[in-house]
Amino acid sequence: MAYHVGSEVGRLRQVILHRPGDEMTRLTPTNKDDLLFDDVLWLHRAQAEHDQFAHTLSSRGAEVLYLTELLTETLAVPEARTHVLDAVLDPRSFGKATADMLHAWASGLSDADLAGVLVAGVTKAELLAATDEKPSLYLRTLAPSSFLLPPLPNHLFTRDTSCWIYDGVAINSMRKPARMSETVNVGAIYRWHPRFAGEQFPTWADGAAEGAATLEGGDVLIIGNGAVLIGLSERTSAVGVERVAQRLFAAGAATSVIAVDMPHVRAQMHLDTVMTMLDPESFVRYAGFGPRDTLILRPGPRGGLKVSGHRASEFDRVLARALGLDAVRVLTPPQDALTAEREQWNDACNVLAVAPGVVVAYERNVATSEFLRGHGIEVLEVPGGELGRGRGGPRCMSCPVLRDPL
Ligand SMILES: NC(=[NH2+])NCCC[C@H](N)C(=O)O
Repeated sequence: MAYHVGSEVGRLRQVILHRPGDEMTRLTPTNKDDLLFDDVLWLHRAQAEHDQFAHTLSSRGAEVLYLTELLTETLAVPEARTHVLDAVLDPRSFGKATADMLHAWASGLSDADLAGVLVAGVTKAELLAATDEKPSLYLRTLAPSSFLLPPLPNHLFTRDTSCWIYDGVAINSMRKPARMSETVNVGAIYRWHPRFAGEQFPTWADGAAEGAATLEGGDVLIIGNGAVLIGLSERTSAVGVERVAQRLFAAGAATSVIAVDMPHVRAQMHLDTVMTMLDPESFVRYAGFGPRDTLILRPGPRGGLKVSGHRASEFDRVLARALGLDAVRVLTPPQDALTAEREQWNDACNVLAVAPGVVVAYERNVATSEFLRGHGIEVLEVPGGELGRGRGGPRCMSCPVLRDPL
């Protein structure tokens, strides 16, 4: 089966999700900010909410693939296991003595247990309880609850670490240290999991930390017609956009990349926190985001890039032209500024289309959903009281790998 995501709205057929697990029980008031969460969450309820989200997608015809299962099956491949352990147990982080000890312990774990550790992390106390070896000098200096491997609670947001763009995947270089190790897990899945290893597909980014070149999937909208819209945000850099554009153009996979200037603020960390697509010509957009300046990249001479700048006032025309339409429909709920800001914070604009005109949204964003329904959009509601504490909605929590063509 070939993987392909040619739009934001074609019927969703296959999607990678991550059901929250033990990594969430690592969040504390002290570490939550570094881990990019705004609160600690109640795991049991978060799982129930997530199960409802997954059920909503599968009831509409999407096959749900779980990251933990994919990772477990990937670790059964000896080469993958070695690669992942070498990447995360780098002696430069702990010194050789501790790295050797971690290595000896991790190598004895089952695939499922190792997958669990790679996502939930491990503390000094847990390591010492599981081995007879004497602690290294480094270990002796740490508090029992110090993380040797950090937890990765943001795996919940499978959208960001990798994203399919037309017939290839970008395995992303993440901007924030708290998310960088996610790329090791996800990169291994695409390289070694039997589901992907047998397939030929290009990679638009291959996960290596590449200095200034960062890209996160929440910034990438596959708007269709050979165009890709990418937020120049707190997370995605101009160099990251150039790199992905270069590769897309070289492969003939896209004909234009539109970079959108974004404010660098947490509430709008990715483009999909302020606008997402509803059908082939409609977007929902946050009132406080408004039209923005854009820079359009097109293939240039000798494999280079041509860049043209467009003022904010042309934003909607730029989108329409890229899509080959006379106009796009932008739905911005008429709300007072306070309601708009509160709903945006809780991901009102972060909807996930399961088919053209059918989107999944958090139930709490009553005003936005009412407004979308009034414009003929079918809104499938899911609870998000706990899930939303990580600042991500249905689109952030999904990595589509296959959508039907429009
Ligand atoms: N596509 C998105 N908007 N993802 C939201 C990611 C939220 C996550 N806590 C982070 O800060 O990275």
